[in-house]
Amino acid sequence: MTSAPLISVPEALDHVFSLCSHLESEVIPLRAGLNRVLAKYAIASRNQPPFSASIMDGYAVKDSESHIGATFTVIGEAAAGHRFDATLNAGQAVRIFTGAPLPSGASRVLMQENVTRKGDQITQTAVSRTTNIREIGADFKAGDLLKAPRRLTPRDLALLAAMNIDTITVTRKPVVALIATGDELVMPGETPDDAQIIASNGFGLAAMVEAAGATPRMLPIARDTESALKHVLGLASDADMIVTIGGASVGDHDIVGQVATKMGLLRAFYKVAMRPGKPLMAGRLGDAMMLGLPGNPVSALVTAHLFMLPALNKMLGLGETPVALHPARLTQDLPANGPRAHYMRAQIDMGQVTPFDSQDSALLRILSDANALIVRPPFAPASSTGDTVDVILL
Ligand SMILES: Nc1nc2c(c(=O)[nH]1)N[C@H]1C(S)=C(S)[C@@H](COP(=O)(O)OP(=O)(O)OC[C@H]3O[C@@H](n4cnc5c(N)ncnc54)[C@H](O)[C@@H]3O)O[C@H]1N2
Ligand code: MOO
Repeated sequence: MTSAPLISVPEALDHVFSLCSHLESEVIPLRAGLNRVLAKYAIASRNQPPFSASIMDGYAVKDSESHIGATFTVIGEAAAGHRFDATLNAGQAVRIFTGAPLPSGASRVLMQENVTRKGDQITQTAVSRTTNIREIGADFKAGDLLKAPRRLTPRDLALLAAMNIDTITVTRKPVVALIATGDELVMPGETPDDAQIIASNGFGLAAMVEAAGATPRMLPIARDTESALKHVLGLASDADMIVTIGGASVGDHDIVGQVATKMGLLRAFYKVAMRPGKPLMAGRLGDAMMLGLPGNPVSALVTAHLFMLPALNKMLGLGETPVALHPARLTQDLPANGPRAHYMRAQIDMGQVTPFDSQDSALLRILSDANALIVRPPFAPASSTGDTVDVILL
């Protein structure tokens, strides 16, 4: 039997990028913006703060009159939300609170700890280094932008709210159909027979899709027959991406490739020089991009991390960016690598990375305990304790 040539991980990723494109945008309420990708810049319609404001509780005075021993007459009060409307004259002070607009004529705020007060008279006891005033527009000015594309964080949402923006334009969420395949699978909570296992991969993948800002659609498990698989693939017609799990290898029951091809799959590649994840497939099926992930749990989740997530990012408008690599120091020696890139499950702590002893691609417990993958390029020479290697953070 001839085996298909394996393509490299970067080549496979290039193919994946060419199979998908940036989706349309939609307008949503700001409140729904967490983790969405801004598609159009947002523009501030006001200055923040909108007036020069006190940054301390104390007394507003003229800066030129500030010195130890200076005395002032308190003529009124300014609090957050309540402006003191008159103008401050020589020798006068206005009681002021944090966030209140600075009265006109004032140019310094004395902290209340730096004065003594008797009736309406205050005497300054210390001079602070700064004027304790936040200038108008110090945070942002009318016309300032939050640029797109950008995945919105809780901090961004607070900034947009301060800009008085209540709706935002974001890329719509890609819809990802997830199809587990195999006669051996039952859903969590069901009662497996003595040859069955629980379909776990879809749960990890659905969570990854959601965390990426897309919408997972878990379709029914497809049994290992052409008609069952055709039926379930047919249910995915509205998806932007179809992700099958399992049935990707060379066994008699591995029918995903054949069935999808009969349904019109334009295959871009099959089999990648990587470990885990060799029997990975990608192409276009109808209007959707299709990724055929290997069934072994670690293989499915690692290939999704390396290929599905960057593809979703591209659909969301974030460009063609491979998963980020970070440097870390090995806590043990590693042997030379073979011809396939190896993504080793590992634990990283304070920049020190330790691979797990077992790298079996079926072991979910180890994947769950891992927080990093050590990336060993094809034919990497042996590495020693203390060497720097690339890692992917999980
Ligand atoms: N003769 C060869 N055999 C295999 C090769 C090969 O090159 N030649 N490759 C091996 C590699 S590497 C992998 S990875 C697996 C991938 O096989 P499939 O994609 O066809 O996956 P299945 O055979 O359907 O399943 C493999 C394994 O994973 C379990 N599985 C499947 N789906 C799920 C799911 N949704 N949740 C949990 N577990 C799942 C399945 O029961 C099997 O145990 O092929 C090797 N074989
Ligand atoms: O490539 Mo398979 O993913 O080793 O188990």
